[in-house]
Amino acid sequence: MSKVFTAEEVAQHNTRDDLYIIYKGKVYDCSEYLDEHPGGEEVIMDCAGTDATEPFEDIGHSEDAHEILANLEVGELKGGVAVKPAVSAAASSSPSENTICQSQSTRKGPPEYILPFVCFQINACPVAVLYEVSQPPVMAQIDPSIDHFWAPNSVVQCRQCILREDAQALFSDQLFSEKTLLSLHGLCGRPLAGQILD
Ligand code: HEM
Repeated sequence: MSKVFTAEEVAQHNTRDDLYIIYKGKVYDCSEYLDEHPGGEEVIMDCAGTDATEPFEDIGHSEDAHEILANLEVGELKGGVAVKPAVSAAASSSPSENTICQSQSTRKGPPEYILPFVCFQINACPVAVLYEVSQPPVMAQIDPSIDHFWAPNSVVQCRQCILREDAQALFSDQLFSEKTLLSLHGLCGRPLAGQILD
């Protein structure tokens, strides 16, 4: 079974000789690869101990690059993300550091918008993942002061954060092709700024 790391553990591997990165919920030891990287070591150093999913994807790395990466795998990230309870009412009554807080949206409205959601916090970044049956998911940054959310979309997640593994399955490439402002609201009525991310 592959080794499971917390984000905090990964973050400790942040030196040139001991350098881990996270890519899509898995953990990779890049220390030996730095010298060989065609893009130079600096760019990987910049991601040391962190989630490099976005920078890695942004480059449009080749199949070969993905294969090299696969060979560097040392384990996976606990829960797919670093989890802490978010600043939600549901979360505040509960859990310990590493608990994902699951809750049922209390919003009254069309049934298709009443969704189970998961809130958690990654690198001090509150995240809500909302599931909806038929709509494509989106990613959005959320206002940490809002307790509950509803959205006309399936997934709301901060762009800095990697996806929960179960949320990942809901995503497809086209969703990231343009930046579009979303209009989301907290249950309290406050607006929730969000963007579809590319
Ligand atoms: C261990 C992780 C990584 C591996 C195995 C890897 C592998 C590669 C490979 C094989 C190439 C040659 C082009 C290609 O085949 O796509 C490449 C190019 C490149 N990589 Fe990475 N890469 C890694 C991480 C990163 C990260 C985190 C960045 C951050 C920005 C990055 C930035 C670049 C850039 C800018 C180039 C282009 C170099 C050029 O065309 O001059 N790489 N990488």
